[in-house]
Amino acid sequence: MSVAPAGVESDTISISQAVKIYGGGPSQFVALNGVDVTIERGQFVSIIGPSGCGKSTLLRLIAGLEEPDAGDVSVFGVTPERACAAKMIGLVPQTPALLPWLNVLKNVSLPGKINTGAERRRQRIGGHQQKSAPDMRDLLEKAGLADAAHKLPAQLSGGMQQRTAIVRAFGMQPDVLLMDEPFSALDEFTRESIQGQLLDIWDQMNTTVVFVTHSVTEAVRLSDKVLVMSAGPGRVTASVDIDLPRPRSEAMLKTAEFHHYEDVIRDHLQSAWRKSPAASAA
Ligand SMILES: Nc1ncnc2c1ncn2[C@@H]1O[C@H](COP(=O)(O)OP(=O)(O)OP(=O)(O)O)[C@@H](O)[C@H]1O
Repeated sequence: MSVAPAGVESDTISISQAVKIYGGGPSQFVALNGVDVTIERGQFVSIIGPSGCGKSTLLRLIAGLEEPDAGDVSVFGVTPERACAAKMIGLVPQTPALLPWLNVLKNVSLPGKINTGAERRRQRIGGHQQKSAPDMRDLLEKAGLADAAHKLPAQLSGGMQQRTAIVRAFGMQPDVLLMDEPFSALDEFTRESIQGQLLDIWDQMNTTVVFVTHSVTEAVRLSDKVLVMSAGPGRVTASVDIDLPRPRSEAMLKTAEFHHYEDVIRDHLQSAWRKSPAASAA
């Protein structure tokens, strides 16, 4: 795998000609083929595409949870495995996975307290800038959780639990945060409000975010760039830069410029869907 030598700064996550194959023999399944992606440091990038096109697989390659069968993956100049060991990579899953016996403030503060060795490992990697620990109470306030700091997870709604998980992930100050459909279980209004809070925190923390979603509106509102994938095998078929001003309020969702970007992504999605095995079966 060709990555930048130790000590050499790279300001991109780069995936080059990645192939991922599951299984072998007649049941072999090519999940990704020839995937090229470049994500600049600090960008908010969403991945959207039909079910089964390989969005989560792509996230797992960046996270170092899977290795590509061919091609290269580099996270700011190092392998995903090294980035993972140095705690450069954070993950927000679909379900929040909070510790039920700890209150909200303790849930979000704990990882920073037990991962003290990670900062030393990060410093050994070129280009990593030392950051001072964020004020977790301030992040909780930005997420609308100031009054919930002393509540246990069981006393929170699903949306509040997911916001807690997001604060916890940003609080660990990863170089890149991978978010796999974190709002899929939430109703539309809760979702819109959490998107705004996520953007406020992202704006403060300057974290690179790679965000998987099925929602066109969500992708347009959050992102600097939207990658559209198609299935059979999974590949990136379009990359759309979202040139809308920030901050992106809920009022912006009703503007003509916003609808224009939604239409562009929907057109790409439709052509991606027509190329997918699901379309041939329909
Ligand atoms: N461990 C595995 N073994 C075999 N096949 C797998 C494995 N993981 C994923 N796949 C297959 O690879 C393809 C891509 O899966 P992936 O979960 O990445 O898709 P996705 O785009 O995230 O789907 P969804 O939108 O439904 O969550 C799917 O067809 C899936 O069945």
